[in-house]
Amino acid sequence: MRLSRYFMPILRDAPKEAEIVSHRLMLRAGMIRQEAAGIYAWLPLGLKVLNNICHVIREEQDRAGAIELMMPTIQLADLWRESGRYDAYGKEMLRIKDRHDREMLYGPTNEEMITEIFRSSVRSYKDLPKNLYHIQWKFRDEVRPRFGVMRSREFLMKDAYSFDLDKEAARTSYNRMFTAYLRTFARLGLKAIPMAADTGPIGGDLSHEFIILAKTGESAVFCHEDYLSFDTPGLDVDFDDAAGLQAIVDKWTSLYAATEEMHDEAKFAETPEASRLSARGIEVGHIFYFGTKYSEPMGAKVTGPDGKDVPVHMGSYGIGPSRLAAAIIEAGHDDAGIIWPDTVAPFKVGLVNLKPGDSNCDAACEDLYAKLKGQGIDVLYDDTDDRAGAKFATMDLIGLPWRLVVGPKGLANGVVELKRRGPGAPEQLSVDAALNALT
Ligand SMILES: Nc1ncnc2c1ncn2[C@@H]1O[C@H](COS(=O)(=O)NC(=O)[C@@H](N)CS)[C@@H](O)[C@H]1O
Repeated sequence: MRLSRYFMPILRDAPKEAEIVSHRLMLRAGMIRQEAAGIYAWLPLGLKVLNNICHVIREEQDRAGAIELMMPTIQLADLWRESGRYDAYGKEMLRIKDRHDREMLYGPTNEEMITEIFRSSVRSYKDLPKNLYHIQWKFRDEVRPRFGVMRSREFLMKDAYSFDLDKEAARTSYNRMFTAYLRTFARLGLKAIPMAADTGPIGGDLSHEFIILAKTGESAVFCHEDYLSFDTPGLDVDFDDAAGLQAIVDKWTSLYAATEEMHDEAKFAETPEASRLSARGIEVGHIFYFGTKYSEPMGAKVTGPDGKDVPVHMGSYGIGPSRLAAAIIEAGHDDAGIIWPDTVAPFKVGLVNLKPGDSNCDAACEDLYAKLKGQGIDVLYDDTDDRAGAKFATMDLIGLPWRLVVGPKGLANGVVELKRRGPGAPEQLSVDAALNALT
């Protein structure tokens, strides 16, 4: 993409209302723009990051056997009356009426709707287990949206829902998602720790939040620091091996870890003092087992092997892709700006022409741009006539993994400059060596 043709409204200074670093940097990098309290437009650079995050989430959900569909954002109030949550949900629910005065709502979550979809067609235990998911916008009328997209009112969520014949089978579905979450957050360059959590309005009696440690995290968390050095499950994990999955979950819940709601000082004291970690955390995922809480009142049942009808056992599994865009910045930035993991970066290379209009520089940049694109590498080519300092500052701010600089002096010596984002000095390389380093 040529920067002269792109749309990336960089801000020199962050608006004063931006309290945390990810909010400041996302505004300054032209990733998002607030349209109303807690409601954001995702500008091109931000949308590329969001799509990259969703790509990783999708791959790991599919690997774990979940099947993607897409449910609407607008739901009928009557559906929520079936589960009894319509009134219970409270002020966070955005309630609306259509032209026929029908009571509707902007979905804050989809347990009722997915249960309705399931019950409309699944009748036999032979069709189980099932895990259906979508990645869809949600609305929760947070009383105090803040920290940019970290706690917004309209936000993107991956929400998956599992259906099983009984609690034991549902536990395996839960463990599949638990394992998929460990892999997902590791691929996003994050150290996420599963913590026993409160189940809140979703319900149930088994729940874990996946927390990443960050100075600006909203919640206080307490855990054994060994979690930070645990290896996450590899590509060889067998999602059909119930015992193996349980062993992974047992390992990842073997040491103390709790959010402030669940924290037990006495229990924490059993952890050797040198290993006790108290920190701030950001909840990037939350999974629940809630049995027949929705299937019972909504009549989602299957005929079991004994010929008797039983309500299915369910769980739901959420990840916040839009929150993750901010959380990844909280976990990876420096004074110059964002440092994206390669899996999430909006472009892999920032190509900087120090002297647009100079025939050698233009020719070298066009050649590099064409060759990198030809190798499927996403390049942002700064072909503008901004000053060199401003160009470098922009590339650091938006956090691309590589910066490739072409200038007249370097070319005269047969070299271009290649730098990895983060600490470390730039290298002077031949064009071919630079291409090899990037492909
Ligand atoms: N206001 C918000 N802004 C941004 N992300 C949010 C917000 N509220 C929740 N999330 C994200 O959405 C994830 C799931 O939300 S949740 O309430 O915990 N879980 C559910 O809604 C269940 N239905 C899971 S399918 C959270 O872990 C968080 O990452």
